[in-house]
Amino acid sequence: MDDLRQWPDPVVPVQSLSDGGLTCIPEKYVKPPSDRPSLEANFDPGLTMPVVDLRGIYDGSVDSRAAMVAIWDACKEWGFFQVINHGVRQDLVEEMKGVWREFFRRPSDEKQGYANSPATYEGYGSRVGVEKGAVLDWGDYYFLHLLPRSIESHDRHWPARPSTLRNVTEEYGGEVFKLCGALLRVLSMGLGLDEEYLRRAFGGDGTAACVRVNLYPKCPQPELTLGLSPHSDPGGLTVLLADDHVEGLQVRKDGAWLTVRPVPGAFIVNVGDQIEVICFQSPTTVFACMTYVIIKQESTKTLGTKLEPRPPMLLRFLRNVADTLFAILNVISNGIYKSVDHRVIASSKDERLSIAFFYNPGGDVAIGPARELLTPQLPPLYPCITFNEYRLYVRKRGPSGKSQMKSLKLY
Ligand SMILES: O=C(O)CCC(=O)C(=O)O
Ligand SMILES: [Fe+2]
Repeated sequence: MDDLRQWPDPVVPVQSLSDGGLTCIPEKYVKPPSDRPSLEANFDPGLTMPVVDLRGIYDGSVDSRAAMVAIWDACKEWGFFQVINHGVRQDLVEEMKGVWREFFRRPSDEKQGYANSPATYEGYGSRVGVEKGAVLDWGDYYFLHLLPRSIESHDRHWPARPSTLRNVTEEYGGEVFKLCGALLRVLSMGLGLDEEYLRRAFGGDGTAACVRVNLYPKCPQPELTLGLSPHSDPGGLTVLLADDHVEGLQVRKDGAWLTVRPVPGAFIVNVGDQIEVICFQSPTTVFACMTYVIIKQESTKTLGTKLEPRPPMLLRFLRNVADTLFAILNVISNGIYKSVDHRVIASSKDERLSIAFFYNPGGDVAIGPARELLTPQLPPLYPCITFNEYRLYVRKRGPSGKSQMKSLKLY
C-alpha cells in the first residue's frame, strides 16, 4: 500500500526554482523526448474551439436553441467549448484572480505552512501522484474542497492571507456552481433525457465542488517539460478561468495538440470522465474503445516490464494507431459527450495563472451508463462505481507522466 500521508520525495515548489533564476531546468522536470511539446505550429486557425453565448439560456433574450445545439456539438466533437455572457460577474472574476495572485506572491515560508499531502491534496502543492522518482510538471497549485458542506476544506487548509481570499473564493464558487447547473440541464436535454437527469445523477444536493488554482512559473526551457501532463478530468464538468495574457492550455483534437486561445471574459468548459461514463455507448464506440484499450494495455504492459522485446518505435506506432482508430471511430459514432485529454505547456516569457472549478458527483454516488439510453443489444461500456471508488482507483495508479496519466481513465 502506498503511504498517502507524505510525498515520496521532498517537494520543491516550482515557484522557488523559477524565482532562483535558473537557466536550465533540473533533470527531474525533463520529459522523455516523445512527451515533449512542440512549441510551434500547434495553433490551427481553421480549427477553433466553439465559443457559445449563453445569454439566451439565462434570460431568453436571444434564441437559446442555437446555443444549446452549439454546446451539444462541441461536447461531442471537442469535449471543450468556451462560454461568454455566462452570468458570473466580471468584477468577481477579477477579484478571484487578484486574491490568488496575491496568495502566490506571499513569502515562501507562509505558503509552505499550507503544504499538502497526497491523502487529500488540500492545500499548497506541486506534484500529483506518489510514484518515487516520477518526472515532475513545471507548476504549483492550491487545491480546496468547496461542497458539499460536509467535506468543505477545514479552516486550517484555507490561506489566512489575503484576508478576502476565502470569501471571494466561496462567492465565486457559488456562482460558477450555478453556471454548471445550467450547463448540465442543457447537456441532459442533448441526450434526450429529462433536464434534471445529470444533476440528479450527480447526487442533487450532495453534488461536490472543488477548486484548483494553478500557477505555472516562468520556465527557462519550456521545450523540455510541461506545465501539466496530459490528463482527462475525472469528475463531471470543469469550468476554467484561463490567464488573460499567457496561453498554455492545449487540447487533443483528432490526434494533434491544439493551443487554446481564450476569449476575453470567457470561461473554458470541458466534459469530465463521469459525464462520458453516463452517456450513450453506441456499438461503434464500444468496438473503438475495446480496440483502443487492448492495444494500449498490451503496449503499456510491454513497456512496463522494461524488457522491451519489441523496439519502442513499434510500440509508439501501435499506440498512435490505437489513438487514431479511437478518434476516427468516435467521430463516426458521433453519439457521446467526450472527456478529452488536455495538457499545459510552460512559457519562458511569463508566469501563468489558471483557476479550475470542478463540478463533481458526490463521493458516494454510483455513476454508470444511463439506463434510459441502453437497450438489451447495447451492453454498458463502463461499470457502475462510486466516484470515490473511481478516484481511489485513479489515485492508486499514481498520476504522473504521460502514459500513466493517460491510463487513468477507467474503461
Ligand atoms: O491550466 C490550465 O489551463 C488547465 C488546468 C487543468 O487542466 C486542471 O487543473 O485540471
Ligand atoms: Fe484538467
